[in-house]
Amino acid sequence: MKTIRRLKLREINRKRDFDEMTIGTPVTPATKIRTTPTPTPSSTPRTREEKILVTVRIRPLTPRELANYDLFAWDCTDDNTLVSTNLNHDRHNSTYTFDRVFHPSCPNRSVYEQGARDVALSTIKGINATIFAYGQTSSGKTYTMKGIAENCIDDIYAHINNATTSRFVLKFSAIEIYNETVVDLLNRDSGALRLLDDPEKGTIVEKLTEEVIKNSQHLRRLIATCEDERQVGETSLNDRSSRSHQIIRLTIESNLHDELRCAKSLLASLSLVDLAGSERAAQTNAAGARLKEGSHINRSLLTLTNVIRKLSGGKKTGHIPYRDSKLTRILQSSLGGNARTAIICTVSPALSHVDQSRNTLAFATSAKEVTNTAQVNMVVAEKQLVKHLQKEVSRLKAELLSPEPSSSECLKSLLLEKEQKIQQMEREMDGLKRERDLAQSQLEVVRKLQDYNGPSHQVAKRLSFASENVSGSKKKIHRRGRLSIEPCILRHEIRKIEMIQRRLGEEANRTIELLSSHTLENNESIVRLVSDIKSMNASLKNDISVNEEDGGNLKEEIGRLNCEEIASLEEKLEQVQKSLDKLVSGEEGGVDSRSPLKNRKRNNNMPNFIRSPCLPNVHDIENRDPGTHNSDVSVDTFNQNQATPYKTADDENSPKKTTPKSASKQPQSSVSVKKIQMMFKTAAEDNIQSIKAYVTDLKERVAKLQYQKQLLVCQVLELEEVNDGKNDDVEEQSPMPRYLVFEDHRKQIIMLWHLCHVSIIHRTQFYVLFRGEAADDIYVQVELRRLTWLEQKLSDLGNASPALLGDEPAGYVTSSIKALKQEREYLAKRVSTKLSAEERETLYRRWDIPVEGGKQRRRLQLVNRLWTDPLNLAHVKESAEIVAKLVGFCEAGSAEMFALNFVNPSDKKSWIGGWNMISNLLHL
Ligand SMILES: Nc1ncnc2c1ncn2[C@@H]1O[C@H](COP(=O)(O)OP(=O)(O)OP(=O)(O)O)[C@@H](O)[C@H]1O
Repeated sequence: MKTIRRLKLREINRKRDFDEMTIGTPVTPATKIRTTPTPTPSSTPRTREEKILVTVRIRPLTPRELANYDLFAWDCTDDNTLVSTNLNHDRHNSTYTFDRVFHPSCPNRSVYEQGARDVALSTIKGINATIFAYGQTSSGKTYTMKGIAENCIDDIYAHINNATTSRFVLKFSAIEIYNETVVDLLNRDSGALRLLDDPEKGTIVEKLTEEVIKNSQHLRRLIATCEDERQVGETSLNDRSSRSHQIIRLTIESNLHDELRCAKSLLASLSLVDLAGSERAAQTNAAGARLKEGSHINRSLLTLTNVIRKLSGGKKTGHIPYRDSKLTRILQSSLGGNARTAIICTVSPALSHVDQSRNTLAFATSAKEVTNTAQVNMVVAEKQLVKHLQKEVSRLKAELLSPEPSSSECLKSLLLEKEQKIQQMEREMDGLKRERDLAQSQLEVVRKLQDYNGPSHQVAKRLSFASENVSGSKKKIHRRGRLSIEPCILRHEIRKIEMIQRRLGEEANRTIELLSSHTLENNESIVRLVSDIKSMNASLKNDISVNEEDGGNLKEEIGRLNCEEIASLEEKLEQVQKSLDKLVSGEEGGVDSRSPLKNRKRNNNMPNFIRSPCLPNVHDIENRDPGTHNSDVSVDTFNQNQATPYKTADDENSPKKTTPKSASKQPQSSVSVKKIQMMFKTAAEDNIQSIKAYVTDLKERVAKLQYQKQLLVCQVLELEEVNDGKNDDVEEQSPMPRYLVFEDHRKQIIMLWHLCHVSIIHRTQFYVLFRGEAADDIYVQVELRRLTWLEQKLSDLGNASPALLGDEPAGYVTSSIKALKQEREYLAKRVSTKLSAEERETLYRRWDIPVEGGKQRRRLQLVNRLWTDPLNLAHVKESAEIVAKLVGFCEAGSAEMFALNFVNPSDKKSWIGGWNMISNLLHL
């Protein structure tokens, strides 16, 4: 029982070992395929030792043996044990154990399954396999091997048909060793084949035919052919006795594709060996050829036995007589080498053959001690390998010379990604910087407010800026935490503006009266006017004291500012200004009928008398570069400048007053008269200029006041909204980065400018000046609120859009559009002087201004297109650049020119005329 258990364990272990065996260094079988064994780079070759599987099959008694009343000499006591039933042979070992013992009734299928299948199917896994039958003549070797081959074919093809990942190639070859001659059974005409020793492949048969098998039927036919071709002879023991050793070799190549896309194969061969049977001449009665055959058979079998015996003794390094026979040479790898081997020893049950059977069992006993070292044979086809290596070399060479496009693309995309990350971080940093600046500017503004209101004003000032939120596809703008100032500050502002308005109104009215009362027909009257204006200003109270007492609510307070008189004053001053212009330029009949100077007597000599070639017109003053424009031509300036009564003779030395060459040719008396005339003319000019500058300044102060009033209204309205809780929801909006807020507000402002027909000079100035700095926020806020309010007001009137204008549009829009038209005409005139011919042509081309129509028309066309597309930011930018160039703006202007209401309006800040046009729209 112990023996049986040991055999079973051995069988289990053998199976497990080969299931685990996957990789190894192959020894290529002897085939004509040129392959190169390649050790796999990723793993070490693994070799497992395994004993040869040895089974014994007892055939039934043949009819001949039965006829001779032969007896059974053996009994299969179990699957592994064979016991001799002949008690007369006690001196011999009567019990034999093998891996398996098949009793006489055991069919071929069982013999295959238990004695050969596992080994045979190793071939599919790349392991060489050999199955052979050994036994005396007529013991059933051929019968058994036929059964093995049949079943192998079925199993191998069943496996191939089920395989999905590999492609199999089967090749077939067959030899017989007859009288120590190797013959090709597929091509017997090739004669005796030589055996060659290949250092890698071992012993190979030269010029052996190898046929690729198409299918199982093909294989069966080939086997059948070989059977037919094999040397068979009749002996006394076997009618069809095999007189040769037959070796059928099935080479199975399974192609795989590894990760290098280099074709690799598992290559192994299955050798099915049907040996000729040992025989005793006495028994076979062989003579002649049969005797000779028997002699060769016995000799080769003897060598096989010797090899097995030696191998079974554990010797592998000593001399193993493989070369003593062709059979052992060819089977060398199967005997103690790189193969799995199964030997089925066939035994006749007849008592008459018991000695032969004992020899067979002795052989089997030795064989089961032989250890093989099977490996998985993985080969890479030489051509494919060379091709693959050549490709690799070329690729590496190319990579060395220049990076592959794919690598460069990869590098580029990485760089781009990094660049984008850097840009994003920069944007975030920018945002943070802006937030910081914003906080600083808020602090600064609050500080200014505190300074302005004085320490006694215990008021909390809160200043925050607009933000917006994008909700869904529709952009909804929320202004949150706008410039909210405490009511007491607003009240203070309103009352101060009220005082300034009163004082300014008085000054303007009295100035207009004075201008109306003076004829200005000579220099004397002009000087008198100047003097009167000066006295009038001196008599006016400059001290603006604000009543800080609590009054009514803010709406009532602001209502007091709604004074029609101040609005009409601005218009009156405009007329005065124009009249003065015409007086200076000497235009005939240019006095407006509504002008306060309409009662002035016309003096025909006046134009020639006071004409000045360098007199600036109103636009020159209004649109002068804010950095260089001296806008402080105010009451104070006027007061400081003495009116020029008469020029003295010393003035003749002034380099500015050069005498024309033609004058020297005049008689002396004439010269003196002309000189005196010139003196008067110059004096009159200066005085008129002073008056004009004063009126201009008055007008601007009125406009500024109007603007400040409007801002106050906005703030009061906003404060009311906050108090009413209308903005509560807005406060909950999450803040956006400030620079984004700025961009969005600027877009809104640009659109509102367009809708409200705001001066394009103002637009330009604002656009150029405020570029999103932290300090700009407050100005942007104010501008946005002012324009929003204005647009709302115009919308309410139904006149916000020119498309809605009827024949008699409301005055607001009409005057705005008219002012805008005048502004464009003014700018068109400057195109030829402020832009070079080249610049003009470039612009005409870019702005699609047709050549037809003449220069003047082209200039107007160009200007008419400026600031017309508020949604196109590139257009806006370019428009601003062109207008800035035309009017001579520079970025050095001060934001204070857009003075806010918490700056004392009486301060003499820079002020540009662009606001005048806006102020025309702000009639409260
Ligand atoms: N297990 C078996 N069951 C039935 N019949 C068998 C069995 N084994 C062998 N035979 C029969 O025994 C006879 C001899 O068998 P076989 O020719 O296979 O012997 P052999 O060992 O090949 O002989 P040789 O060495 O002379 O070629 C055949 O008629 C065969 O049909």
